[in-house]
Amino acid sequence: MTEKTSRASGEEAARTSTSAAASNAPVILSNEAGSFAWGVLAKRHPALVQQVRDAFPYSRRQHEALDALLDEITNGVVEPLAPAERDHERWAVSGQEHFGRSWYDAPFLWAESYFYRRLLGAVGYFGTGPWRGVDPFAPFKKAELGGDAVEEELRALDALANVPAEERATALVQASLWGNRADLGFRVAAGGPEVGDTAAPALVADDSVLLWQLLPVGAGSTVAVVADNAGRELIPDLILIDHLLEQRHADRVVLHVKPYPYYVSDAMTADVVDCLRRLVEAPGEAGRIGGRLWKAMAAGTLEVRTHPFFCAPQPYGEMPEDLRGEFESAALTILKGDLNYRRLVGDQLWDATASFADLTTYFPGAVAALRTLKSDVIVGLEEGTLDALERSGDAWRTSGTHALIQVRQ
Ligand SMILES: O=P(O)(O)OC[C@@]1(O)O[C@H](CO)[C@@H](O)[C@@H]1O
Repeated sequence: MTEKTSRASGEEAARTSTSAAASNAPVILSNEAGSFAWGVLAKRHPALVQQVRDAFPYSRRQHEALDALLDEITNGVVEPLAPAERDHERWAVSGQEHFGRSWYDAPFLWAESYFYRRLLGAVGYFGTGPWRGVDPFAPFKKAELGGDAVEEELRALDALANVPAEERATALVQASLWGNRADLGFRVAAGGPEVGDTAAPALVADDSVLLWQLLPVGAGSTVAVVADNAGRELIPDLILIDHLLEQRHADRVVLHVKPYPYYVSDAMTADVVDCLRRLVEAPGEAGRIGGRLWKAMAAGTLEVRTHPFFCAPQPYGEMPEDLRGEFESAALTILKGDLNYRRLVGDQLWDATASFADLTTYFPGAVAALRTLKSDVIVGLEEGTLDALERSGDAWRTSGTHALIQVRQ
């Protein structure tokens, strides 16, 4: 990675992304019965409509809108947003090839993203009425944050308080990484594994040494963290952020969150607040960490930001200039989770040994992906690792039992 390419201009980036799109790695669709993507549309989305419906005392109008959405995603074709919707134009452009056709024939990334937009529309999230801004996934997030697992994880921090910084750093990266497995969307469909009910977890790629090399103590860096899920993932992310600030691996951390509810458990500002409150109210080390983070928010050394592109159906290769600028000014951007990974390398069926560095050349500045494997997309594996995974006979790409830390400087 040369200095020139890591600082690629918008135009260069667009070219790189176009050439990636023009590669012969097929874009993932959902039209192959039995495939992972097909299962998400055929099973996970209808189950989610039902779960949301059951979680709120919705009005007749909302139930009718959910009925219509369910019918459309199971028997119908993709319908556009109503012209009065404020983001009608944006979706009209990205969806023009998909409207009037089967949901299953659209790119998986686009279809999922649009499904969440439509689900929010059905419950009046963007409307002018009383349900405006009511997060349909909030009950699920709240239950998780108040559960025993979080309690135990916070208590376990006391044991880490006095271990040497390097050991603590490794443990905190692992916690943030595996926190990604606790993804509520992932558990919607029957058959998704519960955290902790599978064989020993395994890292299929581990560039953590490089990650720490990019964050030397006292360099005065800004680190960008693009969050994924709230609750059991965001709590360890926040604890890692506290470590970066406390140990002076970063002078400032910008935490990027979603502008609206997405993929069930994705974090928004309200979820950051809930997690910080959960930490502050905890006893022991967790409470101390929460207190420091609360102050860091006030001091501006921790800043929460959002951008519409975080809920967009395109890969990061198509990110707008203002977001490029954000990432460009960071010493390192840490992208959490599976969806961010799909958007980073492209939601395509790549050769699993294709170079992670090559596919992320367009990204402005150094980038790290911390992700448990929950979809078909994977790159950057060593031949030997790939062989062993294939021989295992496990659904290693999609079951969340494996994880990776991949870094491009
Ligand atoms: O980004 P996350 O939270 O790690 O994962 C999102 C996810 O569960 O949603 C998709 C299915 O709906 C999958 O591609 C992916 O595994």
